[in-house]
Amino acid sequence: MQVLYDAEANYDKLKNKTIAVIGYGSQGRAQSLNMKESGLNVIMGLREGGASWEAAKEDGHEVYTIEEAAKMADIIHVLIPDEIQGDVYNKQIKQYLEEGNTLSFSHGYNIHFKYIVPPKGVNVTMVAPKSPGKMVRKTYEEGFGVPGLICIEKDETGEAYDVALGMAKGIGLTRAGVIQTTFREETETDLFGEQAVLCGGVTELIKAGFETLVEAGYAPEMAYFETCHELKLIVDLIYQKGFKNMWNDVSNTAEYGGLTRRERVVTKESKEAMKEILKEIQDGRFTKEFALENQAGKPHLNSMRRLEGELLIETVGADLRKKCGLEKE
Ligand SMILES: NC(=O)C1=CN([C@@H]2O[C@H](COP(=O)(O)OP(=O)(O)OC[C@H]3O[C@@H](n4cnc5c(N)ncnc54)[C@H](OP(=O)(O)O)[C@@H]3O)[C@@H](O)[C@H]2O)C=CC1
Ligand SMILES: CC[C@](O)(C(C)=O)C(=O)O
Ligand SMILES: [Mg+2]
Ligand SMILES: [Mg+2]
Repeated sequence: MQVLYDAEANYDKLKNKTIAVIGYGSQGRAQSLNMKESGLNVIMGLREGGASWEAAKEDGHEVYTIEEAAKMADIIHVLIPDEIQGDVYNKQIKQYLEEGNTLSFSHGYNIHFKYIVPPKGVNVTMVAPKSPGKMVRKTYEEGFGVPGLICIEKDETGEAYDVALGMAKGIGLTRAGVIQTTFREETETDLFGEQAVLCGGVTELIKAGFETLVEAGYAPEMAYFETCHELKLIVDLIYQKGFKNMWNDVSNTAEYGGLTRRERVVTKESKEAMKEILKEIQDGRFTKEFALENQAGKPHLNSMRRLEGELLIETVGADLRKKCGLEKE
């Protein structure tokens, strides 16, 4: 598989184009600031009265309403929450799209599951950082970047690939490596990754480890250092040098114990569950469930958020992070 780096990307097809970034949250802030500092013509499309409006102005952006920005731009890059994109697109963007414009996303959810159906004559592209927004910005400021994906759903002008790759370069993604894929693949793998491994899987693993130690009588602070804080330090080794070098850096005791015990923790049943989770994503069951949850006003998500905030690991962790200056009050 070809991985694209800075040398393969340029800004030629973006020079005379205006990019309207819709949304100034996790990805919107990071991507718009990176693209602007890379020399691209970026404006913001935001809702008046929201917190983002003032924040974007303070960061030096030209800020317009979503409708104004959509009208002015050649490229409309939609970076608001997935569950509201369809509604905002239908009410505030669709009518301003012109032939030759590009509608761009950082996740394929709404295009792949057809909550958004763009008109003929409009390119449909994706530039998806494989990273939380904060790290998109931080790594860019450090002179590096995070990896990403680009996808071309519709190329009506013959320029869609160059536009998407140029944006990826502007965001800093080609510094770390960019892969071209499809909206379907990005959507399914991204949803799977965040549910089974990156967000869902990891928090459950940490929680189970923490609770096992606390229930056995060990101090919660010690359990936190062992099962949560040190996880980042171990993952950093894997991130930098792979499994083999991580095993090399930890003790032989850890290596032997880890290799002989890990399949008792993440079992064959866990892998079967992962396969079932992937199926629910592929056949649209997850998307339907999430749509119903949103229509009902997110009751289940809100109650899970409350319960998550009440976990002992959260209160102990917040206290420890504050004491050592990791988390500001
Ligand atoms: N979070 C991440 O790190 C990643 C996200 N993505 C994708 O990027 C996209 C954006 O996600 P993310 O950055 O998390 O989004 P956020 O939740 O951070 O988006 C917040 C922004 O959306 C605006 N917004 C919220 N509701 C509305 C509304 N009804 N009308 C207009 N504006 C609204 C907010 O404005 P206000 O301040 O006015 O409320 C704010 O500017 C999604 O497609 C997501 O899947 C992809 C990779 C990683
Ligand atoms: C892992 C979660 C993510 O997919 C991301 C940061 O890449 C998201 O949707 O936020
Ligand atoms: Mg992701
Ligand atoms: Mg995601």
